[in-house]
Amino acid sequence: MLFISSKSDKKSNNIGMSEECIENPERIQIDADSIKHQNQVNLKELINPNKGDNSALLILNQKIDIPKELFYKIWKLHDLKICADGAANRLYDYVKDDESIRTKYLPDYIIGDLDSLSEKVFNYYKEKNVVIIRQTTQYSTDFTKCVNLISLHFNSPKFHSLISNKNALQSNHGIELEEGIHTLYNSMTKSLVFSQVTPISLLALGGIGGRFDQTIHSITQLYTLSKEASYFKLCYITVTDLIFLINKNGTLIKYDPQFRNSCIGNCGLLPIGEATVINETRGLKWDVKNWPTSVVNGRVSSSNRFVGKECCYIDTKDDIILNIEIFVDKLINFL
Ligand SMILES: Nc1ncnc2c1ncn2[C@@H]1O[C@H](COP(=O)(O)OP(=O)(O)OP(=O)(O)O)[C@@H](O)[C@H]1O
Ligand SMILES: Cc1ncc(C[n+]2csc(CCO)c2C)c(N)n1
Repeated sequence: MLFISSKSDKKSNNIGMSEECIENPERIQIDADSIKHQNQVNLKELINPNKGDNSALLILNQKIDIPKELFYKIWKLHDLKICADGAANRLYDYVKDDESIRTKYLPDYIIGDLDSLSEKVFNYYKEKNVVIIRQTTQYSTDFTKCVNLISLHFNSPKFHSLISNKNALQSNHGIELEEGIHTLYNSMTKSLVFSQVTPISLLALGGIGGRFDQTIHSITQLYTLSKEASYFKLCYITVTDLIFLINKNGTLIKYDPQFRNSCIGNCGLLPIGEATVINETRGLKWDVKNWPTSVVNGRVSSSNRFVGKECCYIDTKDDIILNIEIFVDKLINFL
């Protein structure tokens, strides 16, 4: 019997390599053991962090729109919860069912210039002893203030001794008002050996969609953290997507087949930061080799999907952004 498994398209491209695109059947077996990969990502761990990691849920200032059951589960799965400024208003409004629920979902920190935090919400969380840190600088976003704070929380004894001084409560927890968090962070990083830092799984909610400059800023953070604080594993969750960075030189993406079948839809390999070449993919519906990709040239692998039964492999010349469609109503059954 003749069995045709794939359509294929081969041509020479302008980097002098023979590029290839093949169309795979809906499910194919990928032999993970035979692939030499530098990096590995387990899809479920983007939401349900590996117990060996430190973990943080970062809430940004947009209406929280994921289902309540999922939000509460994600909250429980993360060690640390941080609200960026006005995000505390969003949390306060979201957990409005009754007061006992609201007191159960107190963030560990609220930080920002505090221009968007309402007085009512400020007073509420202050009374509940949430650590609220004001940082007035207009040369960094509330997002980066949060990220520096998260790193200090997990890695700096000096930071902890500062904020545990109850006498300093009235004076911004002993943190210099303008950019104290950045100063502390910069001095900590001088002595931090990155390879010895426990990874931090950072799930961010609310950074994508809404205002476009904020969304692009969120994307810049994927690149910045990958370069400057690679112990962070940052992923954005929205009501439709997971969005994270795939490191260059080969990443194996693993998932449980049932999880893939129920919770995952399309995906896009997005060269947002720079044009690059997809050296090879294995386990996508449309697998490519030596495939130049560029936003400027209008050549992006969008509306693709995972067909590897348990994994797929992506090898790019430079870091690239991956979005994966998720079905939020189904996710809860797998966490
Ligand atoms: N519309 C939006 N879309 C995406 N992300 C947002 C949006 N609005 C706010 N954020 C995120 O939430 C964080 C806190 O937002 P907030 O509105 O309190 O501060 P801001 O003063 O507008 O932002 P920043 O001070 O960070 O520039 C921002 O730093 C940003 O990361
Ligand atoms: C070149 C340049 N562009 C924009 C801003 C403004 N800005 C950047 S982050 C931030 C904080 C927002 O709360 C503000 C106002 C700047 N400082 N420098």
